[in-house]
Amino acid sequence: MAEKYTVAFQGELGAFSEEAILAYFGAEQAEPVPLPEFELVFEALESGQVDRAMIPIENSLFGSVHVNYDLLRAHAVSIIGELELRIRHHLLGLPGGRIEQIRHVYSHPQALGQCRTYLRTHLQHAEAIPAYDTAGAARMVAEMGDPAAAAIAGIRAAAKYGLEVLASGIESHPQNYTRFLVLARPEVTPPEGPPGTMKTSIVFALRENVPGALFKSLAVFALRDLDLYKIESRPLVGVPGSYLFYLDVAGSVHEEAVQRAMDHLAEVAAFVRVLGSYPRGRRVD
Ligand SMILES: O=C(O)C(=O)C[C@]1(C(=O)O)C=C[C@@H](O)C=C1
Repeated sequence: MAEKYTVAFQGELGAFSEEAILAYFGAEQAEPVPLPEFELVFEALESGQVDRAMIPIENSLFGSVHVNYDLLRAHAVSIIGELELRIRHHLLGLPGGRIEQIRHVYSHPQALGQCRTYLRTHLQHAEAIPAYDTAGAARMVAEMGDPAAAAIAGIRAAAKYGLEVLASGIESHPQNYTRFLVLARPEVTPPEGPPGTMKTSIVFALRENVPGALFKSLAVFALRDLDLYKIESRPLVGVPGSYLFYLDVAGSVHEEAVQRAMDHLAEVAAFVRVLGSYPRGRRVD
């Protein structure tokens, strides 16, 4: 049998991030390694303790996981793949419990955010309490043994911790997908797909006091007909009012148009780093 990759993720077994690992690598090829914090996930990868990491980066209802943008910039890792996973949330309680009894709902802040319409309309009488991951919230509810406590988590967590589904599909819109990034150490060569199937993620900062600097930075891509998929800005720590811009652009750094755009960007920006060039991810329903 081929050797398995050890793949770190933030959370506990039964979390959506574990599901993303199994969907991307296949159960035979990956050994998920749960860790309590994102920082520890990046450190485990950098130090060689694990082979790969899987991190959520954005959700189609609740938006970006900002902390992971900051950690991508702070650590020597690169993006080698991505995956969009359909997220279905369920309200989980003790077997035999009823929704009217629930007074406390525990879950990951992203999951609480993705279900806020349901919480507002069906659980006005309950308090939403952030937990560090969905599966951990389910385990806690099972351990507490309190019929007034519920968790929001996936179906795998329900099965794992013996909880009952009190309401299913409670996300605010059924088109609920979380995009995950697959990370490796920088020396790992990502798979290279045919032209038209690749994507490159970069981070850059603008030169100060240059009028039109952001426009000029983005023009390097438009001039070469390169599509931009996403732009995200984060504070540049230590320089209030300045930003780091994270960009996802069509194409691979091995394609000439992208190479030329990157050279051009290096001329107009204060700093540029390629975070990874990788095949565009598939959607898993
Ligand atoms: O708590 C989990 O199950 C996770 O894997 C984390 C996480 C996230 O951070 O976005 C992953 C997918 C869902 O969007 C909800 C939570």
